[in-house]
Amino acid sequence: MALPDGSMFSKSDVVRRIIISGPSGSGKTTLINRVLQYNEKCQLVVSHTTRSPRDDEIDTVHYHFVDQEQMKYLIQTGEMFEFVEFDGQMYGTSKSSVYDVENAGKICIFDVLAESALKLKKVFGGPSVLIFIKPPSLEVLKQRLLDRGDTGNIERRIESAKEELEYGVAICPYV
Ligand SMILES: Nc1ncnc2c1ncn2[C@@H]1O[C@H](COP(=O)(O)OP(=O)(O)OP(=O)(O)O)[C@@H](O)[C@H]1O
Repeated sequence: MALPDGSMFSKSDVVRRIIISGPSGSGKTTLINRVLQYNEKCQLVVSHTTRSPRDDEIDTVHYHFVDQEQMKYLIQTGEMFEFVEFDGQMYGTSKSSVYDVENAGKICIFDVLAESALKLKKVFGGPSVLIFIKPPSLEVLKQRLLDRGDTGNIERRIESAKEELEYGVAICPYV
């Protein structure tokens, strides 16, 4: 197909992946929920995690909740595109979670740490968009985690947030 400026545009130029990252409490899950609510072309790629489900979380909808053994097995059998350890738990993106979205003809939305965002972009190649959500400050971030009664270790999450900010600003330098 020809664009108005005469250049050619093919199906492979269409963005099929939007990779959203940011520290815990930055608001990325809220943002993603809004995107999913208003745009039926987008679908969340459901991650696997070894952490326990929270009260409002549903297995296979918010995460695939697995134990350490299952996670190790998926990693060893090459079923994961990427995985990381965060707050003492494992998180990862399985190939089948991505293919489920792609086979449904939807745009993949990823909710991952910045390190994983870059890994995914490299694994997939081709067009994808990286979005980094930068919180107003670490103090605000800490207050949000406290206000929502986060179950994880808050100090450890804030330490991770510092690294996450450095990483995120490096991969998305215009935030
Ligand atoms: N497959 C994955 N690969 C890398 N990071 C992931 C993956 N899945 C989830 N994460 C990230 O792990 C972090 C912890 O997620 P978790 O759901 O435990 O906490 P959260 O505080 O509710 O996260 P948030 O506030 O960002 O929604 C989040 O930053 C999330 O984006």
